[in-house]
Amino acid sequence: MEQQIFARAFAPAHISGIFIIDIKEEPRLSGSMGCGICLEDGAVTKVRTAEETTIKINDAVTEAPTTLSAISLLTSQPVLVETELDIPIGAGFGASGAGALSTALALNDELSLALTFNELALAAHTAEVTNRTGLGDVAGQTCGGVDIRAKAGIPPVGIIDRIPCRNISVSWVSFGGLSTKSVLTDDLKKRSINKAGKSRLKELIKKPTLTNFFQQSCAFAKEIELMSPKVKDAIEAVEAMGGLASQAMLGDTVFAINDNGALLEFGDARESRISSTGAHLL
Ligand SMILES: Nc1ncnc2c1ncn2[C@@H]1O[C@H](COP(=O)(O)OP(=O)(O)O)[C@@H](O)[C@H]1O
Ligand SMILES: CC(C)(COP(=O)(O)O)[C@@H](O)C(=O)O
Repeated sequence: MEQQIFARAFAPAHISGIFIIDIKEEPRLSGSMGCGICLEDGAVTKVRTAEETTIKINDAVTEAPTTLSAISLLTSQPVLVETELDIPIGAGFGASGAGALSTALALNDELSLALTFNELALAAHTAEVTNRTGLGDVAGQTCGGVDIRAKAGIPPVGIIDRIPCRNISVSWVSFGGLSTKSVLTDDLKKRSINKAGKSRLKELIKKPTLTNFFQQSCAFAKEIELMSPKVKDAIEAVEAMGGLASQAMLGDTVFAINDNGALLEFGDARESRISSTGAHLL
């Protein structure tokens, strides 16, 4: 067998359907409650020791402040980090969380840090919360599947459950990004997100099925009024074809199941299966 020369790790993309912002002074105690779907598409990261710390995303040297913060929390040794992303950045797929979490796992392996999975996830989560690039993505990405985050944070602080489901295909079209930072720092938006999020999450927990996940997520997306006309039209088109759809939080992106080709007329429609595993070493 050929010897692997780099430590490599995978973290799934995470699309949030509903979220409730819970920011406290300590990043460890902060995050979001809500629900989301992990995809087999996501981030694959290679880490190796180097003369100086460099992060490359899809072959381009990138600042990647979230990944950089996660590295600083774990080591002072310089490393070369190479992340391949097959999802867009800033469009509601938790790319920053996937990048940071896959880096933390690969770094632990490459440098023999001997940290546990939750300790590594906490470093990625802390980096996300501190940089305001996400709140609940890393928690969701630790477990895979369709997550329900009943308490914010990484276990044992956070509480995560899952809606059991098969690894069916999720289709999506992205029209662009939505800045997570600007939404998380807008107090008026925050109040409306949390009001809608609490009641929709409660309804989902009463009936935790994939169908209800989409129904409650779509009602949440309409209530918080961050939906562009294109996303609204695309959701209606999917529903007219018998499928289920909602807006990926936080992006100008629609995601769907059983869209029966409805998304094709809205642009570059792509597909990925639901990931039945969370982040792991490769
Ligand atoms: N490893 C990374 N991969 C992708 N984006 C990253 C990474 N580290 C930091 N970022 C930054 O995070 C921001 C995207 O975060 P956000 O708006 O929450 O979108 P996403 O849904 O993709 O996480 C971008 O400004 C990007 O530069
Ligand atoms: C919705 C969001 C706050 C941001 O998600 P993204 O834009 O994908 O980073 C997410 O982290 C969550 O807590 O559910």
